[in-house]
Amino acid sequence: MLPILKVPEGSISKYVLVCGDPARVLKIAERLDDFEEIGYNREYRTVKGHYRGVEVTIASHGVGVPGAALAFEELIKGGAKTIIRVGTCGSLDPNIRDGDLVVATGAVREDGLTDQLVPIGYPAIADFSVVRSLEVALLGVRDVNYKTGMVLTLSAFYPGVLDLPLKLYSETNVTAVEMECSALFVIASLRGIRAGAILAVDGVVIDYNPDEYDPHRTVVHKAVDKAITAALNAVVKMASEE
Ligand SMILES: O=P(O)(O)O[C@H]1O[C@H](CO)[C@@H](O)[C@H]1O
Ligand SMILES: O=c1cc[nH]c(=O)[nH]1
Repeated sequence: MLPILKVPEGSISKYVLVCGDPARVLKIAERLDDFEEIGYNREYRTVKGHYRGVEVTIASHGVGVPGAALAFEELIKGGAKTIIRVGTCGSLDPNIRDGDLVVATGAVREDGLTDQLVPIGYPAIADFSVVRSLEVALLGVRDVNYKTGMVLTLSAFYPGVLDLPLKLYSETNVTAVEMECSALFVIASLRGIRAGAILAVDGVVIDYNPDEYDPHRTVVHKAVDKAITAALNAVVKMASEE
């Protein structure tokens, strides 16, 4: 038994979609041809099913890198070979707005965890074939505006007495901020599996005002739906290329 996910060893599919929110796991699972819940411990809900004949596991990792890293490690231990994060993000690019999507090529490691795993010079990069498959899948999604680029993974969400470095990374052409991709990309690279991410924008946060954060709007739900469609179709494409 994997102790944090509380699922049997060897029960994880080769293809895995992950997200922060356990409720989103069900939202994704409802798109599958069939599914069953195989575990639900803490914030970690895990279901397994099939999409167009490809076995896929959907799992939640909660908010923030330390908890998510546990999930990524156990998913890999359990059999994952390709992990795609289907998440939300704040835009750091004035041209990428609420309801748009971001495909991550890599992540800035402002996460406070991965420097305890490997020196900071080690890059947090998405797998090229996952990025390419997501982009190809997006060609089949209607009414979508997306950008492929770097994201910032930050552990702080609400600022303290220090400012969050959002303007700084916006000025270095980082496209969006979120809270788990760097750990996913570093751990995937260390363990020799593929990873990528597709993220729905829930606000432009260059001049960050956390009081304006509202991921519960229709425009965000619609973008998450598009991200799910692209991620599932990317899985089918990658499986067909094996
Ligand atoms: O929508 P998810 O996948 O949770 O992703 C984003 O949303 C959470 C913040 O509210 C963080 O987990 C961040 O990375
Ligand atoms: O980390 C996150 C996730 C979504 N939106 C944000 O502004 N930040």
